[in-house]
Amino acid sequence: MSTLIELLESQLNVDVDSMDPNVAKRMPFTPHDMTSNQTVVNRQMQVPENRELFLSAVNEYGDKGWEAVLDRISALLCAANIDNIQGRVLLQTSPFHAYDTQKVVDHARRFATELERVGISKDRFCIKIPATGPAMNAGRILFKEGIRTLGTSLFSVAQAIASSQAGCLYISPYYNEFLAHANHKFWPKSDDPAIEHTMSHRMMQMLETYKRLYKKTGQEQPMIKVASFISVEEVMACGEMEMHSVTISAPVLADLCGMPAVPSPSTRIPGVPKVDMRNPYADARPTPARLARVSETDPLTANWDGTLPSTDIDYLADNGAELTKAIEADPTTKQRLYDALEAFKNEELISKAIIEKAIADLKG
Ligand SMILES: O=C(CO)[C@@H](O)[C@H](O)[C@H](O)[C@H](O)COP(=O)(O)O
Repeated sequence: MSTLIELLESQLNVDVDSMDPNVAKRMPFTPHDMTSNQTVVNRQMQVPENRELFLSAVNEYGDKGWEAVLDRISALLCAANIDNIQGRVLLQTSPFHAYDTQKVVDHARRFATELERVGISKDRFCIKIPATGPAMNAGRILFKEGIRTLGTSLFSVAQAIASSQAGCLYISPYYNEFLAHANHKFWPKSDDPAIEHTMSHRMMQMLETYKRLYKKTGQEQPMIKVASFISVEEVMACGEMEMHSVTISAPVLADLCGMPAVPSPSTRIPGVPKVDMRNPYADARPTPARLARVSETDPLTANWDGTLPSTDIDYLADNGAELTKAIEADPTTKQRLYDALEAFKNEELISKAIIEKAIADLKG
């Protein structure tokens, strides 16, 4: 074992948060999943190497409108990388549909059709849906159709419980809020994020809640795929926290691939070998002693009284009314979810403008 990325892969599943095939190919092992979002698709469809792919989608689907073209491009970008990963490709439904169950279902079905058209079957893809009340209801419908989902833009235990009730395969808590990437004033930078990062507390609460739910019901729970990293220390902390997977952007991956796996204060080595991902909750271990108290506090809730959301609440009933209520009552989640959706909307609008121009050029 020579680098931090290899050490990490022994503790959890490493994924790429990039559609660039070179990112996956540069890794010293085959990454598990490939995640994406509106930013990632927008960036990747514009690189010169994908000009032909882009124009072929415009030619073929231009008459159906920009959304159909974007879905087609997204599927083609997945097809271009499927052989470089061992798990699933993930596409995210439009942020504009976040509060409309039927629109999320329809978009996920369109993605499924496009992915199957390029030869990617249901066991090789997963659809990202935002963890809102209406979108989680879509998750439940899609689950019955064999389309697996990931609850994303997720910042709270209530959203995590709702994702379990929806039958999500994964959830993606964002370690850092969206704004922190561009403005480090929003980044709780730390050399020991597992203990000190403000989001670690909620992530440990999510994992412990799922472990309890598994014990109580015997039903598999969503696996936790942590996203939105800024530092190497945050990624390595997930190994110690026994998260199931991490999806890492190209720059942070490059750092991890270049760092030797030697103990240092900011990378708490060794962690523990990964659980059996075929049955992760049956194989779950107790919380490591050093982190035993992390879930007992929540710095993101002012004057938290120590009570976790009840797993007996039906968060999906009545169009997700209880989840909507829980998000409203939690200013951190409300703000971060809003910021993430707005950022993704912005990116989608950029893609829309580019595609519409290409359609007009073609007709012109
Ligand atoms: O949620 C997942 C994976 O499930 C991620 O793709 C997640 O969207 C991203 O890590 C964050 O949104 C940060 O994205 P970016 O600004 O680095 O493109």
